[in-house]
Amino acid sequence: MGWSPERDAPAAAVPPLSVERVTLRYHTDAGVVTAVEDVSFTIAAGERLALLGPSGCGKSTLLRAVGGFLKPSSGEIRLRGVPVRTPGPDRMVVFQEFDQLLPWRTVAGNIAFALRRARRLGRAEADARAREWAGRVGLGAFADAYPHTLSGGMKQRAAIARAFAVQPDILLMDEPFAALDALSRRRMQDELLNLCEETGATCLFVTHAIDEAIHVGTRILVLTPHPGRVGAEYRVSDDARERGSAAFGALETEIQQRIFGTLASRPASGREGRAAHAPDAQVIAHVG
Ligand SMILES: Nc1ncnc2c1ncn2[C@@H]1O[C@H](COP(=O)(O)OP(=O)(O)OP(=O)(O)O)[C@@H](O)[C@H]1O
Repeated sequence: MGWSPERDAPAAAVPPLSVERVTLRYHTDAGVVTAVEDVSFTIAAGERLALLGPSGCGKSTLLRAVGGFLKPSSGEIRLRGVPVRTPGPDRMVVFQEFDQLLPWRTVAGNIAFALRRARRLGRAEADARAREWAGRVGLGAFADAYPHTLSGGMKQRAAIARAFAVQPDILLMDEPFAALDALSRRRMQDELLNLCEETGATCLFVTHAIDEAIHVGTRILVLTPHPGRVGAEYRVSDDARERGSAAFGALETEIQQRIFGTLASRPASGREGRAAHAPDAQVIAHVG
């Protein structure tokens, strides 16, 4: 038998996620809507790819397709080399909406339920791990609370704990903090970053906020306006991840310019007048 690159490649060389020339269309009564066109990217183990772009460019559609909720019109999405056909516990999704927990189960009950189904754990072990994860996201005292008694931020914490607890191949996050107030949002971004760094999780993170993409992502893929195509890709250095740093501001400006085509004035940040092109933005590709 001859050597086959796919069969004989070491497992580590197969990326957790590859999106290959994917086009996604909706068929509606009014006609066909092309949401995403000919998009390709891969995510390596431990990477956090932020999908960034204006409203309607197809970020959520792409995330839903990776989740297995939507079939590509053309192209292929592979998880560890295997084509995605259906949703599965190897991809845990955190949505923007606050109603994603099972309302009839407590915080620990929600996490334990996912663990029992996805990891086939017994009741006692699932419950112990669920309580541990509730504690890790600051909900230790609320492990026995029902979702309707929690704030929006607490519900998102519980959903994040549930997703991490299952240890999926990839975490899919669709603007999980978009409905939070600015302070909670910032705190949750920091907490998510810490969890990702502690666990080495691989993430695909959808956002329309440039600062969030830079703070949370290790790479950023900027999609063009409708239909979404890859417009540019950036690698985020550790320096740039630090809010308020020169590298952060430079990358933010670079991406703003890329998206809006002009420098936005930022009187509140005190960063106006910064160089138009960021020397340390580590641009991987400018397309189009
Ligand atoms: N169920 C659907 N049926 C028909 N068209 C849809 C459907 N969902 C999304 N679309 C269309 O697909 C395109 C991409 O939508 P999508 O929600 O993926 O964009 P997005 O970048 O996530 O936007 P936002 O940042 O506002 O959430 C839009 O033109 C939208 O109108």
